[in-house]
Amino acid sequence: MPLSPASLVELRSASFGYPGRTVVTGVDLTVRPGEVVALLGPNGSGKSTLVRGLLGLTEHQGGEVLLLGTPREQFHEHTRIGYVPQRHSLSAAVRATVTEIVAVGRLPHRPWWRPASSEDRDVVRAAIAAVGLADRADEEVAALSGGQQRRVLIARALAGRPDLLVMDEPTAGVDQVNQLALADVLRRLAADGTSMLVVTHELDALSDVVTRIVCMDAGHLDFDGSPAEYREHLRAHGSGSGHHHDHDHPASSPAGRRVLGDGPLDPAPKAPR
Ligand SMILES: Nc1ncnc2c1ncn2[C@@H]1O[C@H](COP(=O)(O)OP(=O)(O)OP(=O)(O)O)[C@@H](O)[C@H]1O
Repeated sequence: MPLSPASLVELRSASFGYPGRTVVTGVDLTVRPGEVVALLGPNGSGKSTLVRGLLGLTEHQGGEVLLLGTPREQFHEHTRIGYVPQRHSLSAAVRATVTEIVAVGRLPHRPWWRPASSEDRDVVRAAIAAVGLADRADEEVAALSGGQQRRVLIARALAGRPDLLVMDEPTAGVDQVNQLALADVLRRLAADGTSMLVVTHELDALSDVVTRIVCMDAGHLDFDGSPAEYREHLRAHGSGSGHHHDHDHPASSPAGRRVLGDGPLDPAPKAPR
């Protein structure tokens, strides 16, 4: 078992984007073991570009990216960072059971010719249980709802036994019952000590899980602190200034417009900086 690194992700003045276009600039961010970091920000501010960038899925255009202490270009232990992409569900054409899909998460852990060991099977079973789908393990994924499929994808990432789970809006686009179920899953994972970086618009649902909040606006980070500091930050800026990072999805939060149960959070137009 590798030693636990001091940081899971370390970005120093990092920039990411697409060919001919820089979207995220000069980001400094460290995610440490045990942290559950929520990444907030308006639509198009660059959240997905950032998380995909640290995974090597968008262009790294400047600064440094360290994963578990290793520069990203030299980092090859890809299963140590699990990724659940945005708005991803499984195609209706996929004819596979929950267990079969989740077992895919174990594949990088063994040579292709070696059959699954009993340990592999135990890890898969535990991952399915962790997302609350133990009773659906033998069902075809096509029979599950979108929110349940999202949980299957989280389980697939967990089956890789990652040091860090990166999730891009895990609760978006699913109904409220499934949002609550997903929040429960994240709560359980956090209680088990799983480190997470979660892009979200539904901070309310995760308020008791998150240990740190990072806000992105127009491609740069403009807040990084504890939930208590975030509340203070919102108070200091006041809802009147529109310094509210979630205003693009006012209706998507099941608990209305509160954030962390305590903020003056009626969305208002964004103030010029
Ligand atoms: N493949 C791409 N090629 C070029 N530009 C892109 C590409 N994907 C995204 N962008 C642009 O990058 C900017 C940031 O998008 P990104 O998806 O990172 O924002 P976001 O904060 O995750 O938004 P959302 O909350 O809507 O998911 C947007 O202007 C978007 O148009």
